[in-house]
Amino acid sequence: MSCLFLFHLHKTVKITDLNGLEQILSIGQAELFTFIFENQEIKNIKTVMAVKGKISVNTENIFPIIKKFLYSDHDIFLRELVANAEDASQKLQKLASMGEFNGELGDLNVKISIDKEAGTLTISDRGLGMTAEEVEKYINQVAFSGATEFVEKFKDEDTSNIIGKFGLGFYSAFMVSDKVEIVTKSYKEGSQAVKWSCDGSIEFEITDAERAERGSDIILYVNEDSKEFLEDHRISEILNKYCKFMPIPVIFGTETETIKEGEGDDAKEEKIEKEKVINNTAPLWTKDPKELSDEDYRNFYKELYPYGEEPLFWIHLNVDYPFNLTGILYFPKIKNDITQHQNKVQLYSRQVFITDEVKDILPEFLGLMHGVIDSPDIPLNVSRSYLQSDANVKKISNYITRKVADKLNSLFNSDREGFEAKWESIGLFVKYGMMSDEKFFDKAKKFCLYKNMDDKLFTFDEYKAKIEAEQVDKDGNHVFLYTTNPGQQHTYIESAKRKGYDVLKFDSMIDNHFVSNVEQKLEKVQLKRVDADTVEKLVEKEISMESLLSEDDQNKVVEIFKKALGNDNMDLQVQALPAEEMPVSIVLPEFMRRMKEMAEMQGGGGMFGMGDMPGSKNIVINANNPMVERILKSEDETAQNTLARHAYDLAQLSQGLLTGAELSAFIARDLEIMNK
Ligand SMILES: Nc1ncnc2c1ncn2[C@@H]1O[C@H](COP(=O)(O)OP(=O)(O)OP(=O)(O)O)[C@@H](O)[C@H]1O
Repeated sequence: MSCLFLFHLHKTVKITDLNGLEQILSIGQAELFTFIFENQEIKNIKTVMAVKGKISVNTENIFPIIKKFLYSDHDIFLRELVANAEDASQKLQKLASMGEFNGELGDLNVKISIDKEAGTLTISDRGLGMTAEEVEKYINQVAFSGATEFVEKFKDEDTSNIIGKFGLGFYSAFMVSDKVEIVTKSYKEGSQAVKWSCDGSIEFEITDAERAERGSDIILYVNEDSKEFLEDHRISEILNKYCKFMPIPVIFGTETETIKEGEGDDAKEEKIEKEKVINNTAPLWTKDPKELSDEDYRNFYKELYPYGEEPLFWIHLNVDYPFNLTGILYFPKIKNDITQHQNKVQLYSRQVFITDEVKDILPEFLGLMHGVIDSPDIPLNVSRSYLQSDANVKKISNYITRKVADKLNSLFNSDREGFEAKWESIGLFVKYGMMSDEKFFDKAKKFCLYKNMDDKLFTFDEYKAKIEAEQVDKDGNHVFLYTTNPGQQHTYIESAKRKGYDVLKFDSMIDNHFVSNVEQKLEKVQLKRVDADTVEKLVEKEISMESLLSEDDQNKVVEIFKKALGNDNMDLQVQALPAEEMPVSIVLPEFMRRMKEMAEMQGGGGMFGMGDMPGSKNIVINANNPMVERILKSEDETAQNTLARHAYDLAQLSQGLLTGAELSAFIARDLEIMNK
């Protein structure tokens, strides 16, 4: 202000002080002043053909820093410039709708053109345009200070994290250009077209220019390192990534259209070249769900993922309070390899693509969904850690989680059969969600399904009721028995079934984690793999089975087995089990097995080779099996040893533990027994 005051006194303005000049021009007092530029007096600023100046006197040169971004997401410069052109077009539309612009709107569009010879890439629009004063204000001041702020804030950060998320604005053009020109003419009546030009130093030039129609051309003189941006395919690729759903048509290149004329023999086909619009200006998420059919949603999915399989279902999101968000989330057919499904949700801000890395915005399990989220309320200009704790982002993420749970719940309630048919894909997602989000857990508990060996699906409550009669232990716990591998655990499953127990299938890759997670959250429910104990102990009851062997005989049996197996330190137990159960079984106690699996998952076998730890594998001899009695009573020591060894190997076999030399010996022994 003091500076301007000085100018007023002397009635002289030096054209290095653009703020002062701007204020004088805006109050329409230019005639009262003498303007000095490079020590020469300029009579009337309004008739000056060329104004030269400095973008800002006090700012260090930001251009080298902008250029440094070249090595990260440099293609965003085009998004920024096309988005500006779209903005300028939409603003004019708005003015027209408010009656503040009465001229001919015509077809608003944004055109991208390449001139290889001149080495230029041009973005043209038919929007608002700018007067000289506006160029001065918006380009030299607003945009420049925005860019300076951006550079200041992020110059020491890893730019690959941020630049794709939000733009540096107009000045990102300098990432790929030696020189940038703006030729623009305002929509305001009687406006003079102007040309702004800047060669990447902090000096710019504004001159009068020729331009018949309102709007702006942004002309980039593409630099030596960025020649790729003069290639059609590269520009197509970038437009397709960032501008595919922008609201005003974006034209790039041409396409051939075949026009049919006449009927029958007179039919003629004519091929014409026409401008190619690369975007869908009214993507599905911007429309009213009431007006859309399933077919529309499926087609849009194809537009997003041309090679994807049909989605299972979708959710149309639409909120305007307390934050603004629209979008469509699709539920894909999820295969076991969930990594294939990550990073498929695209984030837009007012139809401008921002990123497909949404992991800071959506809870991880929702990242398995596909589709689009569009929200201007997601703050894009902040660092990742801040984003996660941002209140709006939290609200958005809670809202989406709730919507997804509600949708699943309504599908479950309205079409249980259809829901069950999709369960294989949905299940993985639901379990993932239940494990990672408490609120989702509470909702999903009602529709999470458990599949048993007969391939029937039950909710948690239904299943509890189903097993009520047989599978409640002496402490009142409902014991859910499960198998992780029906083929391998077949013997154990059969034992459980003989006992009248039901067995669940937990054979997807997520089930391992799900089992312990769900158990912690459910009261009075225990989950046990079928081979976690002998069938008599899987569900512990008050009354246990009676043993046919006296205590003395039991000790003798143990000694016989130790000898036959050549291992004195073996931990052998004798238990009374039904006669038809195996003579020997190997069980893997639930807790120890889970520990081992966890250790393996975290890499290697953990601190102690858990496989060999005492208690990780129990060998149980069935006191009531006739073969055990035969072994005990056998008078021929060799035959006794052979039988005991064989009974043990059968146990190993049913647990999938019989391999190598032991397996060969078992086969040889078996043949010998059969040949006797
Ligand atoms: N094609 C254009 N037509 C009319 N005005 C434009 C055009 N391009 C830029 N401008 C003006 O220049 C200003 C600065 O542009 P810039 O891209 O740097 O920032 P922004 O678009 O306001 O914000 P940001 O890009 O950071 O979201 C715009 O706000 C607009 O007023």
